[in-house]
Amino acid sequence: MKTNLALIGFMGVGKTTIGKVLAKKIDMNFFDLDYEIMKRENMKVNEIFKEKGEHYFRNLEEEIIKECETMSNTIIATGGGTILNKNNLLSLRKHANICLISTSIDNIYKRVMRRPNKRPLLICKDTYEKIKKLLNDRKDIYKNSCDFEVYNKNEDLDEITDIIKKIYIEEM
Ligand SMILES: Nc1ncnc2c1ncn2[C@@H]1O[C@H](COP(=O)(O)OP(=O)(O)O)[C@@H](O)[C@H]1O
Ligand SMILES: O=C(O)C1=C[C@@H](OP(=O)(O)O)[C@@H](O)[C@H](O)C1
Ligand SMILES: [Mg+2]
Repeated sequence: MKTNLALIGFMGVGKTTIGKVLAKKIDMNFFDLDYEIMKRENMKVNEIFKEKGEHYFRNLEEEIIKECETMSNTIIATGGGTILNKNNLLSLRKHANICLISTSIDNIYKRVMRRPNKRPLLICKDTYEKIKKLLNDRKDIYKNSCDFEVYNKNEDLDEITDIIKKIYIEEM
């Protein structure tokens, strides 16, 4: 039986923020992949990319995703690139229902620009265009990887977590 819930989706859609609130609401543990990587390396994600390279980061990501197979009753907030690696998706599928969080490009842009140096893949001259391109490359993979999708359009975290809770508890 699948006892975990994995949150997937593009950078800035709200996986980390929603995961934390939802876990409290439905009495589950919360595990954030990026946070775990930062803790282990004692470095921020952008520092790891810069000093050790994306390949190093992706290897760590895969290693930790494997470790998640022993978890239960946990909401796992993935990074936006996690499930692009087929091994990661197959691993998550063994023990977690998968919820895709999506929102508009404008919302993503607004949200990631609150912390413009946090996401190494979006540090460039034209972040809006980069989001558009990456999202276009990835959108089908996200859609094909999830059990259900929710749209995080507004500012009300209580509302969006209620929506996920309802689908997760009643339909999964
Ligand atoms: N429903 C929402 N309304 C307003 N801001 C939100 C909402 N969901 C997320 N955010 C904000 O968007 C930013 C990115 O959210 P985050 O949880 O880090 O996204 P992700 O983990 O998917 O990259 C944060 O500043 C967060 O507070
Ligand atoms: O989409 C991606 O490839 C990435 C998303 C980030 O996580 P968030 O989706 O939580 O921003 C983080 O893992 C890293 O910057 C790479
Ligand atoms: Mg996150």
